[in-house]
Amino acid sequence: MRFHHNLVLATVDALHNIFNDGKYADQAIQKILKRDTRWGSRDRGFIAETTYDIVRYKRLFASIAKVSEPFNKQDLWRLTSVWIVLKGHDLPAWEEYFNTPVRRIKGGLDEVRNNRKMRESIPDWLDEMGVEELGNIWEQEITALNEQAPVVLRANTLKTDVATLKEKLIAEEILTTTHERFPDALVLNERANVFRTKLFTDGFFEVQDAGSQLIAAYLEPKPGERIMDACAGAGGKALHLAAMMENKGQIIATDIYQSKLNELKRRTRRAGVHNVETRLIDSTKVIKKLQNKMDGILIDAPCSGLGVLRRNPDAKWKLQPEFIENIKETQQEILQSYSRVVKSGGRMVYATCSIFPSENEMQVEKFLKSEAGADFELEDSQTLYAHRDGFDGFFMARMKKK
Ligand SMILES: C[S@@+](CC[C@H](N)C(=O)[O-])C[C@H]1O[C@@H](n2cnc3c(N)ncnc32)[C@H](O)[C@@H]1O
Repeated sequence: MRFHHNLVLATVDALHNIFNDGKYADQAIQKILKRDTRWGSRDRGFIAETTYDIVRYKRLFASIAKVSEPFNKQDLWRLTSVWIVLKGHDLPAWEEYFNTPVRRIKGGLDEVRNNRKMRESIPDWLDEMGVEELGNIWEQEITALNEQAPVVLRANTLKTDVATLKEKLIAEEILTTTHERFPDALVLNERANVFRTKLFTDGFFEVQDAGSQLIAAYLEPKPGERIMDACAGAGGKALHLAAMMENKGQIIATDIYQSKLNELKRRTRRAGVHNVETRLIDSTKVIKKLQNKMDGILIDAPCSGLGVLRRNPDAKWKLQPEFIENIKETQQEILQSYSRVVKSGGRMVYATCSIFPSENEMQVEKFLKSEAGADFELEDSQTLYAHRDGFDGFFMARMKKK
C-alpha cells in the first residue's frame, strides 16, 4: 500500500483534535475532510478509517509506541507508525518514521494477547464494569464492538421498497445485501459515501443500523394511531415510525434540545413525512397535557451508548463511570414521567443502545415494581449483541398498559 504524506498528516491533526482538544471523533473528522477539496473518496475514506482505528486502539497503540497523554505531534506520528506496521504494511521513508522500531512494534502485540484491557484497548473501569454486567459474554462482545460497523440503509417505504431501492443503488454502482430479519434494511457490500447520492437527497433511504431498525417496529405502530416518540433526538426512529404508519395518524416527537428537533424537521421534509409534530420539553406541562392520550410511546432513552461503540469508538475514552450512574437515574425518571401519556390498552417500548442489564432489564423491572409501573405488564424484551447478531448492540422492552 502506498501512503500519502498529506493524508497521514491530516490523520495526525484529526487525532490531535480528538485526543488533546476533546473533540468528538465524527466532528473532528468532518472538519479535517473539508481541508482539501481535491481529496477523492478513497483519500477521505483513508483519513476517516485510520483516525477511527487509532482512536479505537488508543490504549494498545500508545503502549506499543511507548507514548502517553497528552500526545505531542511526534507521539501522534508514532501512533500512526504502529497502525501501519500492525496492518502489515511497510513504513514509508519519511523523516517522521526514521528509527521506528518495527520489530518491537510487531512483538508488542504478542505481548498483550492475553491482556483483554490492552488487547481490546479499554479503560480498566470499563472492563471491570463489563465483566460485572455481562460475565462471560463481555469478552466476545467487546471484541465485536471493536470491529468496523457495516453501513446499513433503511428503505423509506413512503417512497420506495427494498427491492426497488436495491436495483436503483446498483445503477449507482452500490451493491447491497438484504437480510431476512431486518425487512427494510440493505447492508452495503463495500463502504461508499451514500450521502452523496441523489437517492439519499431525494429521501429514498436513511442510514440506520439494522438493529436500530427493529426498535420502531417493536412498538407495532399502526396507521391512524397517536404515537409519542419521547426521546426523539434528530428523529431516526420517528421517521421509521412515520413510514410504518404510512404518514397517517400523529407522531409527537419530543426532546430537551430544540436543535435536535430542528434537524428532525429537516429530515422529515427530505423523507416526505407529514405526520410528525415536534414539541420541546421545557417544562412538565407537555407531558401533563398528553396524559392517557397516546396509543403508544417509544422511549429511546439516553444511555451509555456502549452498544454503538463501533460507530463512536471515542466514547470509550470520553465516558466516565459517574456519567453511567447519572444516566441510569435519568432513564428511570423518564420511564416514570412519560409512561403517564399511555392510554389504557396502549403500548410502551423502552429502548437503549446499551448492552448493560443495569440500563436495560433492571430499569424495566424497577419501573414495573413502582407505582407508575403498576398498570403496565411486560409483553416482551430482547437484547441485540454485536458478537451474536452482527450489528450494533440494542435493548428493547415492550410493555402494555392494562
Ligand atoms: C438515544 S438518543 C435518541 C435517538 C433518536 N431517537 C433517534 O432515533 O435518532 C436519546 C435522546 O434523548 C434526549 N433526552 C434526554 N433527556 C430527555 C428527556 N428528559 N426528555 C426527552 N428527551 C430527552 C436526548 O437529547 C437525546 O436526543
